[in-house]
Amino acid sequence: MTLEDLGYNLELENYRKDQNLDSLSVGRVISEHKERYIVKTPKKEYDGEIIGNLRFTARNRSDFPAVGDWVAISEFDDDNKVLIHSVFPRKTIIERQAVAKPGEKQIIATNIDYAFIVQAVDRDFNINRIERYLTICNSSNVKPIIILSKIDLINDRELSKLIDTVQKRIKQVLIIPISNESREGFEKLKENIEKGKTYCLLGSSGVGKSSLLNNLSGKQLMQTNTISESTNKGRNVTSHRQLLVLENGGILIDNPGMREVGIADSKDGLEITFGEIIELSKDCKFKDCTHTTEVGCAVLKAVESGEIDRSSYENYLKMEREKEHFETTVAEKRKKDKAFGKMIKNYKKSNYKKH
Ligand SMILES: Nc1nc2c(ncn2[C@@H]2O[C@H](COP(=O)(O)OP(=O)(O)OP(=O)(O)O)[C@@H](O)[C@H]2O)c(=O)[nH]1
Ligand SMILES: [Zn+2]
Repeated sequence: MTLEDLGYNLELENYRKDQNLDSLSVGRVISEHKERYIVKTPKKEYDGEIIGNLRFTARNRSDFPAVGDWVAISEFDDDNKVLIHSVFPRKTIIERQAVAKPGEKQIIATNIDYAFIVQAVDRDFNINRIERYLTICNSSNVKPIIILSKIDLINDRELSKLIDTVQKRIKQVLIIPISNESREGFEKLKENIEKGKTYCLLGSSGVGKSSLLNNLSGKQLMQTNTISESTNKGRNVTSHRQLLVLENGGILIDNPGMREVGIADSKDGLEITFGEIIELSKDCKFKDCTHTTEVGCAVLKAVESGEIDRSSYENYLKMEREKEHFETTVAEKRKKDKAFGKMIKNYKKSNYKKH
């Protein structure tokens, strides 16, 4: 194994030279838990600790290492320990609102090139959710690839209809349909995984992310993928590896925080209530219910009965508008394309009429 296998590249090496970090080694953070870091190098996996200076000069949490980071390290007293001296500049950052501290961002993972947005094609299929994850990708400069999972649950005709629907609304994003059961689609998926590039999985609970990970690695990683980590008190704890090198050379980041991105990522800290609304909306009479005036709207009913806080509900509607704003922003990038601009205008017009 080389550093390149972990995703290292010329840009990072140039930075290392510029910063005169030649006397230190380089590693990548593959796990983080309460300021304990596992740093991987071609040689081994180390138990990393940050040097005092890094701690004292840190302005906020973001200056601390995160999963995916490249760090300059020196070996510590015994073989398995290293000191982390500095964090290399991050190419991309996936972050969310810190749960405990509203308004503050919490880094989930860094230096991710591609995100697989996983969405199951069963009855939970939700194109808005794909767009929400797309928003995260766009705002963090991570390239999206849409994975439609569980295709064994529908027939070919239903699938091509679904793909059409997604592609019509979300243009220029690769869609790969797969089944973790039949393994259909895995050839195409593997073809699209580049050596030395870092990937992550985005998607709600139950869409098949763990199954996908296991299938990609060819191992039952989710059960067995633990590392022993010694704590300050000399106790050993096990934690999950959060960065994996796949067979065909891609690197995959999968940590607990990543699984919460997008679902709990609300500007107002009302994430739990939003989750409830999203859950409830599955019971609305109309699939395309806007939860504003419809008869048989489960959300409105819950607002009226007080089950859902009215202001939370209003915030949810705001989130929906945010999404529309995002669509418009994406559209603006293509302003030069007159035909497209015209289409958006019509879209807005028809939308305006609806309300
Ligand atoms: N039919 C079918 N079921 C699948 C497929 N992929 C996953 N499942 C099932 O869906 C359920 C959830 O799969 P997971 O892989 O645990 O989903 P996850 O996204 O990792 O869920 P979280 O760990 O909660 O985030 C399990 O019962 C899987 O067996 C698929 O392609 N087809
Ligand atoms: Zn509704």
